[in-house]
Amino acid sequence: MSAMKRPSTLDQNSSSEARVVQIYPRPAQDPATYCPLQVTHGDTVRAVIKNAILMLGLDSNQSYKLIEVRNSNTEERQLDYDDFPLDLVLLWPPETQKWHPKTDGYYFVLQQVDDGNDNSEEYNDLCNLTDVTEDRITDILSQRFYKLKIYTYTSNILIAINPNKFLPVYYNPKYVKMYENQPLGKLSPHIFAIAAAAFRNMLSSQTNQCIVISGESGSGKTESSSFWCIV
Ligand SMILES: Nc1ncnc2c1ncn2[C@@H]1O[C@H](COP(=O)(O)OP(=O)(O)OP(=O)(O)O)[C@@H](O)[C@H]1O
Repeated sequence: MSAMKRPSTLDQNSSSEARVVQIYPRPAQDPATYCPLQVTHGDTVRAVIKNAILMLGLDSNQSYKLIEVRNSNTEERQLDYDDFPLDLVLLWPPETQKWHPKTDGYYFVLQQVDDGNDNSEEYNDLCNLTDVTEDRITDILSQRFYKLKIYTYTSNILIAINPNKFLPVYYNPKYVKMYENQPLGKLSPHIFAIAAAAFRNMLSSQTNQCIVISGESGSGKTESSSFWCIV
């Protein structure tokens, strides 16, 4: 979806309508990193991206896209390069138009676009990593997370990252069917695959099965257990 294009008859440089927008880079070492940028009516997404790259000191050889976030992550949409960010800001609630840190739920994300070296598919099992370092593991997990791939294997262990929003496609009943009778690791990592494997082992070995689920408070243990009930 693209924002409404501004008719050329309007005053495109009206500084009275300027707003300061907060732009958060993604991925970022520190989630609190952002740059404030003044945008006027004439500023396109392309121009805003260019300025944000400069201000944030990012690699200008990479490609980026601008994403509008509304309501604290529940609504994200990628903007076209010819869109006018100010038009969107003026549609936000008045109290969020002037100064809108991430905590207020209305902001922009500068998302780095894959440069063709994306390893997120190859590394759906971290056992495939040749250089196992903490940095490499978090890098792969964050690459996958930003593509909404919240599940990753480490052999028969499933790492799940809490998306903090419902991802309907993941828990569609069709997925349950798809993972039935499939060996663990054949399809993309998924919580249903773990349940299906445990079920199969129970039938073949005629013994009780146990799935250990661990993580810090709020990481999604209860939610994950409820998804198993679907299976
Ligand atoms: N897979 C998921 N999809 C969507 N939302 C999720 C998912 N996992 C967790 N959440 C969100 O995170 C919140 C916290 O998750 P959950 O209650 O499962 O954590 P927990 O690990 O059981 O925490 P605690 O140990 O404190 O009981 C949930 O209420 C839900 O909003």
